Amino acid sequence: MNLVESLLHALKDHGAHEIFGIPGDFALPYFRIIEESGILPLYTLSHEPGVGFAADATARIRGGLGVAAVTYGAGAFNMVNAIAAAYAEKSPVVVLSGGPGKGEASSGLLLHHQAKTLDSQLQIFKEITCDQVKLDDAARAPADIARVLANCLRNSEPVYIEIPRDMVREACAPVTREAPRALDRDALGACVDEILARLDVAKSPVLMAGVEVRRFGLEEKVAELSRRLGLPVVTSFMGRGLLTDCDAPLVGTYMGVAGLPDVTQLVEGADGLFLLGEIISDTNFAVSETRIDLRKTIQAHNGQVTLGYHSYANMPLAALVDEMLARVKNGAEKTFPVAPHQYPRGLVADGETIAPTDIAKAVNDLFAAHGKLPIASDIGDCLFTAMEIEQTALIAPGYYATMGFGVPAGLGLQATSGQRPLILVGDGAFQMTGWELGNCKRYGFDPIVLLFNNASWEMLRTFQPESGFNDLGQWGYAEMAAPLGGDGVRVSTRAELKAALDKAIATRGRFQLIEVTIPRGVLSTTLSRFVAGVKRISTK
Ligand SMILES: Cc1ncc(Cc2csc(CCOP(=O)(O)OP(=O)(O)O)c2C)c(N)n1
Ligand SMILES: [Mg+2]
Repeated sequence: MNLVESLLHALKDHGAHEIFGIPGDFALPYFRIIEESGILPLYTLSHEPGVGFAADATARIRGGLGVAAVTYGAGAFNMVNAIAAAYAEKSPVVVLSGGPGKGEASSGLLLHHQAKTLDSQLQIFKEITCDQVKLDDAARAPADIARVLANCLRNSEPVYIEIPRDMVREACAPVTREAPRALDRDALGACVDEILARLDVAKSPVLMAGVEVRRFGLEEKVAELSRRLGLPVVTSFMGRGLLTDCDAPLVGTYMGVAGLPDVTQLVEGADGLFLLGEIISDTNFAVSETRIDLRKTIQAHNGQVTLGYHSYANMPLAALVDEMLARVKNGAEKTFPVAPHQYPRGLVADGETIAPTDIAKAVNDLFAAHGKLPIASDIGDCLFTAMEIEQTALIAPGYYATMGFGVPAGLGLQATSGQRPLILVGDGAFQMTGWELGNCKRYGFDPIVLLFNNASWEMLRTFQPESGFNDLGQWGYAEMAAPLGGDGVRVSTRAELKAALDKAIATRGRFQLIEVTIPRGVLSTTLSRFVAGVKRISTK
């Protein structure tokens, strides 16, 4: 077996299902082995940001590893933002990059694609990955690969593997998975006892499930734990879509001043807020109506548990949840009012113009009639609108908040799960990576794309209305669809929107682009509340 085959088998063994990539001359040798070996399917896209977002999406929606394969220099540097997003949002993406061989590295010439030094790329990726290796020694390679992939899964963070192009066919032993790390069972027991004791005395405890619950495959167990403890469950903005298909007492999404008042009250009034796998970020907590005293919360994330002013280190989330389930056998006497939220339905299909909340109603009506679709959303008002759509699997950069995620993430979602996605994207973000839809035809992907066209960077305009540079003009997105291999339609009334969705859901095999014209300054209910809330808080 050669070095790349050994690496590909290891990737598959650690939970990779496919590779997204764009080659270059430093990468052609290892791409050739990917294609010849067929160990993992290869999907090429058109721009490396899309490669990174698609690979990230596969890890988010299915678990396991996402794999993004690029060439050295121009390719890898082009993908830095997407990998930074994966790092910030705890997504286990493996970056594979071709690299210069030993001979050329010592030629004394500056190499094409070289930035500062030949190691600049490795140094830059050290900032957005949890482990890295350059495979320049075939004898060491199996152990190095085992360590890097184990860290990728253990931390649920990206890792970087550079493959010198003169090493790809070197004979290499198979990779043996690293043994799981030992746990301090006494510390784990003490930690769980302390958590349970705090929850037991709390009059209004609440469990907030964060993205790590999905990343470590714990949604069913956390749903069971919440039922046994009798805890109402909420998710953060970033955690929207978690526990959707589990039997959990899911109250809704906490968004502080921008969210549903009953959910906000439940969370901010809790005297035992249990943050399980949650990222303590501004998008999740900075819009609190009343400041949440994080010192009074129980925080379990990044492999440690913090209660008040002390922490337990080396507390993997999976081990913590298992130990809690082992100690909490039966359902609690406590019952909590879990009022399921009624999401807007019943779009009036008339000649009125379309507001984002009308889109949510139309989607909820579609889900009621045809079943739910998983959603890949970009950021912008489309993501705030998603908060008004029925709970369904949702992937979106809700914390790192990069544009460009939506369309490639939808392609990654369909590639790895086989499910048809609903993609929500604003016109600004579509201008960045919407072009990737041109790859659907080759792979048989047929997402339904709702393009929120307000001809504006509207999120920015809400905070700085006086700036003219937020105007984007009309590009004619609907007309672009057919040459790209899909069907496109522009809708400006609610009746046209309903008809377009009915046609899209009935059409398979081609992507369906619905360009929704939204009048200038018309925001979703959620974004309007967010903007008003942020302005109110900032003037306190
Ligand atoms: C890669 C990147 N570059 C710039 C920015 C900064 C930004 C945040 S929101 C926004 C406007 C989004 O416009 P869009 O039309 O997509 O959506 P909407 O506001 O609903 O009209 C920008 C430019 C971010 N977040 N990511
Ligand atoms: Mg816009």
